[in-house]
Amino acid sequence: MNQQLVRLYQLAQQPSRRIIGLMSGTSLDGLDVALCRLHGHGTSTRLELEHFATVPYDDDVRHRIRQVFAREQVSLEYLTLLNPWLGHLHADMILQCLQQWQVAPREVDLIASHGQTVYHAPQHQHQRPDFPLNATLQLGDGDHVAVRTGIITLSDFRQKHIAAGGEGAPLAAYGDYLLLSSPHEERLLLNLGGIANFTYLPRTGQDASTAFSTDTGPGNTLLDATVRQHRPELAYDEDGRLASTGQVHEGLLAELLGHPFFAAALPKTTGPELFSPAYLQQAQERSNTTGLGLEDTLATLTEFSALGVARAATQVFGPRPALAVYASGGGAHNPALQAALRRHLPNCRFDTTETLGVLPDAKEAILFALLANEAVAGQPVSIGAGRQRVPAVSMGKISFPG
Ligand SMILES: Nc1ncnc2c1ncn2[C@@H]1O[C@H](COP(=O)(O)OP(=O)(O)OP(=O)(O)O)[C@@H](O)[C@H]1O
Ligand SMILES: CC(=O)N[C@H]1[C@@H]2OC[C@@H](O2)[C@@H](O)[C@@H]1O[C@H](C)C(=O)O
Repeated sequence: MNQQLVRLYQLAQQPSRRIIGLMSGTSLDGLDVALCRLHGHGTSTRLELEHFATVPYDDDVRHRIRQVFAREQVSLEYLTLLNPWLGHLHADMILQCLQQWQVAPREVDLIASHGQTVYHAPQHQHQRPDFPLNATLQLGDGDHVAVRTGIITLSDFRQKHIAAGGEGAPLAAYGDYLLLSSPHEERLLLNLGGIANFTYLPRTGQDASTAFSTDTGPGNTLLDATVRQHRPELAYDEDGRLASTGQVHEGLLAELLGHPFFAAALPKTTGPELFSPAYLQQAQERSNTTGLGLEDTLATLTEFSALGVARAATQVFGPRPALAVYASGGGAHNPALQAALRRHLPNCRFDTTETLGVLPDAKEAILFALLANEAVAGQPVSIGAGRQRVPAVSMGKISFPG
């Protein structure tokens, strides 16, 4: 019998596993690496975060990814070359972290590698009748990660979700439910990354099929793109300082909110393919605001992101929902965005996932460690079973190092 299968079989039976979760999101800021110890599986999972780091992408890496990122037309050769290259890069970043943490690769049981999303195309977005399917593409092939690190790697988590009727995202609900649902309160876990999304968690013990996650629209993606365009020396508007000195332009805001995405049923997904600088440009042309200053544009975009979240919450929970909201992702560090959210959801109580014992910047990487743990040791995660576009499946493809 293949000894790698024997190893995997043994891993599945261990009371706990040491799993590295990886996430590199739409902001292209770097690779999040979370070394986790997971005890048990399913609703009895207990997770300890042993180490966490974001290994920054340098300008060269960002430049290479941007050659294909969210673009309709790219060089097929470039895309083919980028796939193993990113696998190597991510593997080297993991090895660098392990060295810093003084952990030998053989002491790690599994890697859960999300890969780099380069294109996300749910059907409602691509609208091509010749391809009646949802689709998404993550690069950084798992075989390359496995061979270079010597660690069994699970990757490409999103394809199974699509195959089983989902949009390939958001996958957060599955891990959020296992880790963060509470017997005492209903929760909304709000992730403010490049794209914003939230997970609704009923109380533990209540019907898990009502849990789900949905994208709500842009989080930071348009803010970052606008800052880069006007002030190339800045990566983002630190602490929302520029946005907080600007005024919201109601005409531009109305144009930004006019897209049918905001009225579509939940759960739904999106990406920078739709919420791109071109989307902003068109909204500016329609509202005669192409000359609007940087600060006012950022104030309006901050309002836009917050209203996307508020509208989705209102769609599910009715007007003025009263929920316990726990934020994560880079936007949780942006006071201007937080203030706008509080204004639009005045009856909600806001906090970050740190209060629940989960480092906000590490949450998405942890999520993939949880998914890998379920794929190896658990059952298909029964979250959302019965709800449209939230299939109850296990996710992740297995790559052996040898
Ligand atoms: N102090 C801060 N002030 C304002 N914004 C911040 C701050 N820190 C981080 N951010 C924002 O958070 C972004 C990074 O967020 P994050 O790492 O959650 O994104 P991501 O994981 O790439 O996105 P996604 O979840 O869509 O995949 C930055 O690009 C910036 O816009
Ligand atoms: C296709 C893709 O990579 N989507 C990401 C992105 O970043 C945030 C939002 O858009 C979310 O849908 C998803 O990631 C998280 C981890 C998810 O699947 O839950």
